[in-house]
Amino acid sequence: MPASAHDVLVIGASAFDIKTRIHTKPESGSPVPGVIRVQVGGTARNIAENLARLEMSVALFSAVGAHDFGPFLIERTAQAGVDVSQVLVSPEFRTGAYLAVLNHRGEPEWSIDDMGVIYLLSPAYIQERRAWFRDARAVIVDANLPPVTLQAVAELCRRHNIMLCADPTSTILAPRLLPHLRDIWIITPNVAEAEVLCGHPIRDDDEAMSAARELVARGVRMAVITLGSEGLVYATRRESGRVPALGGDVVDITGVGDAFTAGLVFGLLNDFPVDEAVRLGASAAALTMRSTETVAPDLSLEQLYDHLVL
Ligand SMILES: Nc1ncnc2c1ncn2[C@@H]1O[C@H](COP(=O)(O)OP(=O)(O)OP(=O)(O)O)[C@@H](O)[C@H]1O
Ligand SMILES: O=c1[nH]cc([C@@H]2O[C@H](CO)[C@@H](O)[C@H]2O)c(=O)[nH]1
Repeated sequence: MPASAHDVLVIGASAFDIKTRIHTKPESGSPVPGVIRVQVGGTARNIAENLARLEMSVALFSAVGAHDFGPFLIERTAQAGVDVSQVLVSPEFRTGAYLAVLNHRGEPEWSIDDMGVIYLLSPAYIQERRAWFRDARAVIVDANLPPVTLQAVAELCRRHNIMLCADPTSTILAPRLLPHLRDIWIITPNVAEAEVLCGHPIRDDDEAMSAARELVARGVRMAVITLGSEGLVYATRRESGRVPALGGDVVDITGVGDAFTAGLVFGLLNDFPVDEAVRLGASAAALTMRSTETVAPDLSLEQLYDHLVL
């Protein structure tokens, strides 16, 4: 299979997000009025779209169903500038989906994932595309990937000495990253995911900082623990720091973590110092929380720099 040279390969889920907002809780099976939005999502796909909007050359390795919203999802992703040529389109599987009920602060009260199609991304799928890894400067995975596939990606990144960035995606999926901490260069858990990774509670900023350092001691080169409206803490082998969240109205929090990861990787690949790369991530996250969409449609380099607070 001929490979194309891209700066970044993003490997993991594509999904459609069904987000609902209700003003009164349903008491019985009867419907209550609310707002229902169907949008493009999936952690890896979101990160790839954010990176393309930041003018990075990026390819998505993912899988969708053929007979539902899958082809639409791929088309929208391609329109944003992502190379989608390697996305599998399966006639047998449903496209991944994420259903969230958001509260008045735009945060999920509860959510459901249906990501079975991801099992098509087997180690064989990765091996067939190993030539794509040769020219990549960074590979980003989400933890939707099956454990054996994460293993195959980690091995290829180690062999080619490629920056491997991992998004833990959810508390249920985060433990899949534990066997690979030594191969992961950058990990970006939120507090709940960091608690699962570290195996103990994180009660305040200081404990979050200790947890970031703990992840570095266990093998990652950089750990960023995002703290929602409190911002984030980060640690590398040489430095550590805290960055406050940027202000602004929160419309919908979905996808802020994915935007953060994209902004951070963009910064590091463009040789920004660690502290500034982290702030670029926070800037991308702030732009995203102001949009009803999972990926801010107006994200651009200009917007990113405009919102950057140094
Ligand atoms: N309510 C908020 N107000 C301001 N900034 C926020 C808020 N929530 C998140 N952010 C920004 O987004 C970053 C990532 O947020 P968070 O810790 O919620 O990630 P996450 O849980 O991975 O997100 P998601 O899973 O919804 O994509 C934070 O470090 C902060 O910069
Ligand atoms: O298990 C999963 N839940 C949610 C997501 C995605 O997270 C995104 C928000 O960060 C959202 O787009 C959803 O599809 C996923 O990829 N896997």
